[in-house]
Amino acid sequence: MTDLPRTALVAWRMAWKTAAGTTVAQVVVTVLGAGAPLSVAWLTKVVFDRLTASDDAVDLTWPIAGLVVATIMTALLTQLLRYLRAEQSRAIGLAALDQLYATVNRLVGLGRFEDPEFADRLRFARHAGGAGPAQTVAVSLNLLQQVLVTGGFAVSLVTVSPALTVVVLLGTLPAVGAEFALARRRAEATNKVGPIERRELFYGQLLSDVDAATEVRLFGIGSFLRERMLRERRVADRVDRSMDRRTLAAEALLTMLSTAVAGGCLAWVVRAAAARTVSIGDVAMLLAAVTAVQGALLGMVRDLAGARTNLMMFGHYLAVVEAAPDLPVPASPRHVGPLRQGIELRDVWFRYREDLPWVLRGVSLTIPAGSAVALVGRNGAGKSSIIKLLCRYYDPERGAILWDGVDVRDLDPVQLRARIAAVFQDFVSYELPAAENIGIGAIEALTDRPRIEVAAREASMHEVLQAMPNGYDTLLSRVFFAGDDLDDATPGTMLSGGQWQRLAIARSFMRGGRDLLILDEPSARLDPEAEHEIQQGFERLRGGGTSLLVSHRLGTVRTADLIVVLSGGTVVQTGRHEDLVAVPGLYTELFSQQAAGYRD
Ligand SMILES: Nc1ncnc2c1ncn2[C@@H]1O[C@H](COP(=O)(O)OP(=O)(O)OP(=O)(O)O)[C@@H](O)[C@H]1O
Repeated sequence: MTDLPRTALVAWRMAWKTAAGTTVAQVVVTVLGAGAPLSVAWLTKVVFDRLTASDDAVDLTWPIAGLVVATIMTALLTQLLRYLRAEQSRAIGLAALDQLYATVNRLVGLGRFEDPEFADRLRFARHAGGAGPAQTVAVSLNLLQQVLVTGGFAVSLVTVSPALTVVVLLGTLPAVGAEFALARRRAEATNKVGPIERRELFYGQLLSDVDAATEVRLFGIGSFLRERMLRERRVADRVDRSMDRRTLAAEALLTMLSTAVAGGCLAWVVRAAAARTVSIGDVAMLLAAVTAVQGALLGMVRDLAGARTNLMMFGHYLAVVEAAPDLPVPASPRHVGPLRQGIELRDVWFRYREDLPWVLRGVSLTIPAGSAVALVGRNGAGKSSIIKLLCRYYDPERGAILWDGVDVRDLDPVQLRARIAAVFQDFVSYELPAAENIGIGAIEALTDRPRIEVAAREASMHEVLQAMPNGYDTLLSRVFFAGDDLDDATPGTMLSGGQWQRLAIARSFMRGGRDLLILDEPSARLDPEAEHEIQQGFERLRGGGTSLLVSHRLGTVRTADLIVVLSGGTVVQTGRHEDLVAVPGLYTELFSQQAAGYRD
């Protein structure tokens, strides 16, 4: 991210749009806050000058009262500014989080989720999206305050000694260069540490994840994973330590320089006071001014340097929310009508990335409307990849996928997916109540309990769910408590692997009446009885419609209207079961091996 001024402008615009009130309030408090230390310094000078100007009793009521008010104001304004900043940060944080995940939700495909650079950006963006604009406003206003304080004190200093004013201002110049150099290195270090910390997080999560706990313990790999996690931490710490040392050395040098300048000024003013060329009040003013100007100038440089880092982080947020669509979606997509003729893969070539091997090599096949088609083949043959292309999670590199003759790239993916019901091989077990776990299959029916119960019955899950402590409202989780209320610590309940799969199937039953039913290994974890029951459920769900089944259990594909055999990303055989077993080939080979397994 190099365009920092534009990033800063966007950050300000976002702050203004989301929290105009608190932004204005911060400007007012900042300006008032700049006046407070100036008032304290001037009033102190007045007190000293009056005390030394006359031997008679002097009336210091007003200067002292002024000092008290200015001191109280300084403290109050600091607290108020802190509150306003936090308030603004909360408002922007919420809006940024909303925008960030709205953008992530708009991603049509899966490619970005598999991109490590995107994962890193997303991690930075989650933090920087909210913090960036709030910090930019804070830094800008800090700068304004420091300019006002520096300007005010510089004018005061000039009244004592113009030469000293120049010395004090020039004395801070080395700090400017040093802080900027440090900021650039800090940003580089943060970018370097990002992927390392993501790996550390991954090992940490594995070590504490309930699903991984069984294997981690059985294989005794806890120490191995912990060591890997610590190795990543050590690398990240090395980068951080080197940065901290640089900062320490630079800061130490700069502190010595500013102390030398302040000491020189003090020596000069004390001698001048002894020679009566300046007043005692001037001594007090100069001491306050030197400290304030140095502090403000150094603060300004640090703020600017910090702002650079913040803006670079905020740049990650902008890169995510302003990124071009991951897959092209036409501005006026064609309407996705009910499937009438069928779906055709026409000479489809596909690979997940350009540097990876082809996964599909010129696949051509037709899924006629109303037919039950099965995809079979060895592991890695490309079956699930075809399914992902049909749902348009990726686009083929060559060739096309046609829905009733229309390229799916010309359709709205949301409309296309609304026409599909699916049970995926790697289905999700949502840590939600059982009813919601099923209901989200058709989000508009999330609270339609009768429909959810019908779906559960079809998936042979009704009795299981009814018998749970809270019936369909039982939370299915091992990591969350059942109650929303913090005092209710009722633990959630868990299901078996096959029961989770049946729940995923029930979810697909919520999508009855869709044009295409996709089943990718839907019964891998089911017992034979459940598989038999659910098979009939699938037939009802299909209701004479179109289906595509992927299964290694060749018994379940025997009744398919068309079996497509894939090998190494190409179609090697097609036909009905009876035709395919009648000839030698991969299907007969796989079928015989499986049948032998049952016979022996
Ligand atoms: N997200 C991905 N990124 C990169 N390569 C992938 C990805 N998913 C799958 N592959 C590769 O694509 C090839 C085909 O995988 P696919 O999942 O389509 O096979 P499959 O026939 O469904 O296998 P299985 O029977 O094991 O489910 C495999 O070689 C796999 O390594």
